Amino acid sequence: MTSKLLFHDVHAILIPENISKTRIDIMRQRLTEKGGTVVTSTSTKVTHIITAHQCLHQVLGFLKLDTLPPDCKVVSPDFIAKSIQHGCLEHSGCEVQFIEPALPKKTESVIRVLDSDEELSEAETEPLDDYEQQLMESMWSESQAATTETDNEFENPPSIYSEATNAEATSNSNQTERKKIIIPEALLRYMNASPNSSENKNQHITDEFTRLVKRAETEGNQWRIRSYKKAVKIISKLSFRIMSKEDVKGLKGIGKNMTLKIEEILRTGYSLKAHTIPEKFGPLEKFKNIYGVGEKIAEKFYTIGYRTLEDVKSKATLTRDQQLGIKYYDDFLQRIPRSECSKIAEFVTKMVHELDANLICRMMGSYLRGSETCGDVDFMITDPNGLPNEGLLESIVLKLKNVGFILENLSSPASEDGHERIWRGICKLAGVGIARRIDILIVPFDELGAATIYFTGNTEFNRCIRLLARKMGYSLNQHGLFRKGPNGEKTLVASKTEQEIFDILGVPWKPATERNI
Ligand SMILES: Nc1ccn([C@H]2C[C@H](O)[C@@H](COP(=O)(O)OP(=O)(O)OP(=O)(O)O)O2)c(=O)n1
Ligand SMILES: [Mn+2]
Repeated sequence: MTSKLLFHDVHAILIPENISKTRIDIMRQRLTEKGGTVVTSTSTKVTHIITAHQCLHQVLGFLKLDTLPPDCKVVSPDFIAKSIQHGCLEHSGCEVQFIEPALPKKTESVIRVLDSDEELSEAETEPLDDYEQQLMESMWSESQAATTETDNEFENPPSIYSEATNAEATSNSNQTERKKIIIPEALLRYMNASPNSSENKNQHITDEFTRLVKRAETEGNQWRIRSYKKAVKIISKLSFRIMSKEDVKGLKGIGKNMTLKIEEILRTGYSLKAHTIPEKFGPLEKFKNIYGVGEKIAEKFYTIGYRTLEDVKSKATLTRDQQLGIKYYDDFLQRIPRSECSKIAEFVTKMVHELDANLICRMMGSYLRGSETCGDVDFMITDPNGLPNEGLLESIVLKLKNVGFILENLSSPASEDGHERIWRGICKLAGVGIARRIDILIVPFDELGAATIYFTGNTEFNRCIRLLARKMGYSLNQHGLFRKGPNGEKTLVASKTEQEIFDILGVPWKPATERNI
């Protein structure tokens, strides 16, 4: 009697998308030589589906099914190697945790581009600029290419992209303009987040790419920054460990240059470029850590010839904010422990309630999102009885100054209608030796929902949701969600609650702690 081969009971469908042909060939060979059967149709018995996808839609789309075959396990390409290694069918750690459930209900003809990490220009009411347009088009063509470039025995596997396009082409055949609503990839992750889907099997590569992002940031090269960031996202989500450049062949978002870098990292363990940081990196970082000094001014200081903080302090003409930035330089470098933020919140709330007990006070920003440490304090106040009275912010600041909590004013942005709504400054809690940055925001009760979305963040979440709004013909800011008319006029659609804004955009509401995307 001969014993059964390892894969004797395995009837597997190999989904070749996002897996190199070489790897597929090897997998097929290993599977069959150890008794397994590769099946190409779901009409016969299927025990395993082997796929690099982490999205149920894509798997079902490929199989042309509505639901998975019964008693069938969906596993990552690692399954074969790990089973061979362990001498038994190794399901644990290989079963795919899907990261994508249903399409948002309220949006019509939505086409999802999974690798869109497009960033929104700050002027969200502007039409797409050339760069954004180009990016959109390249993403569109990449996703199209990715669906047609399948060098395998399966004929024309459908995907969510081609399906959506076809559906529109047939239902709307005399309309040449396709309606494309692209949900930014990071927002998709928020919409579909599954808690255990985030193990990065290629940390050694993404670490180097993250260094390359930093390096590109010092060069100010937006294209590179975005390409490397995109590569980090794609690679960190792969369900297999990259062993050779063949493994990333045909992977959308990983072009020739990225492949070369991956190859170098695989060969040498690191990317030389990532470790040759330009000389100006150090001084620029130092300058940008001064409150009130951004990328441009830091660059200007460097060009003038400044190299140290001392140079800036003694030679540069500084604004008042920058002078305070120098004065509190070391303090501002230190993040605020959550426990201190809680004490600040309690203290400021008490002071505000001494002025008007009806006011609603809330900590926003990273604190609300649950961070253990925060860069600053974002404190929001709203009056449930309507518009806050004009002098409110001033009285609050004055009171906080008089008790010695507020140390300095910084310049604050003027609000469009002349009512000051954001106050920026520096504070220090009694008993704590470190000065902290604080923003106090007064928000009209009618705008509470929009303001809450904005000041909750994170910044990436805001970028994505504003971009989505824009693609759907709206514009979203801290005052509300507006419908854009043909002549650029804006009509308020929703602002009172987060829920109504999320509903219109077809994005599920989730608590702040899930918005760290
Ligand atoms: N360019 C910006 C700056 C801020 N915000 C929003 C999202 C942020 O979450 C919130 C608060 O801004 P902070 O700069 O205080 O950022 P966080 O509170 O998120 O992080 P930190 O801990 O660094 O303060 O305002 C934004 O949408 N776009
Ligand atoms: Mn903050």
